[in-house]
Amino acid sequence: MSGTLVLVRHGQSDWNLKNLFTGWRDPDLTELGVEEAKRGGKALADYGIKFDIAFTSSLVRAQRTCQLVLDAVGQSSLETTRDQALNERDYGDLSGLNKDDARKKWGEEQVHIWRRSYDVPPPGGESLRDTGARVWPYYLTDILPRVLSGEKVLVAAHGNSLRALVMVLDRLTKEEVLNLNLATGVPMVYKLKSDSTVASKEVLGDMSGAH
Ligand SMILES: O=C(O)[C@H](O)COP(=O)(O)O
Repeated sequence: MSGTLVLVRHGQSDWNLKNLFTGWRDPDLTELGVEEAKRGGKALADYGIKFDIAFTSSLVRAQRTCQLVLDAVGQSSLETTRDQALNERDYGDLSGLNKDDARKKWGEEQVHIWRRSYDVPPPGGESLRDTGARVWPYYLTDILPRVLSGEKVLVAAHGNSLRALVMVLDRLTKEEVLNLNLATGVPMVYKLKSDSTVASKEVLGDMSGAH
């Protein structure tokens, strides 16, 4: 058995609440988002984990979530690395548009393909594969070695940068990843084997409402 990798999607952001495509734009958490991050942190405190290092993106909603989780587990000053490799997928021309307006303009099916498919990018933005092309190397060079050395590692990031990681960890196909939705503030605890495959996965909360 090797180390532990905990993935958590940031709590609800102001633009999640307004139902806007966000991508690399940088809104803060809402009050509910703060609560969700605290709840996720409390679940990890109850689980009894102490982290060795935390990773987050260059965007404030993930950074605040990371800090709220660390506060909840009593590790407010833990070493934290920020990198834009973990940023949300770039939503390109959709950034700032209302998701329901986009469905009216381009149709439900097309918007679902842009949001959830593996390799169809939104106009001017990144597909999940493009997002993975920056998330996966960063995971291999900066995150995985820490886990394989037996450490407990927190990653607080975004819906689609984490979908790229979960796709690999859970060995999902391009078809299966279409149905992968991650809830805000719900920690996923992976224990990895020394060959970097998954020994166990526990979800500390309810993923069923994710969309
Ligand atoms: O960037 C965004 O709009 C959200 O963080 C994720 O959006 P999605 O669930 O539409 O991919």
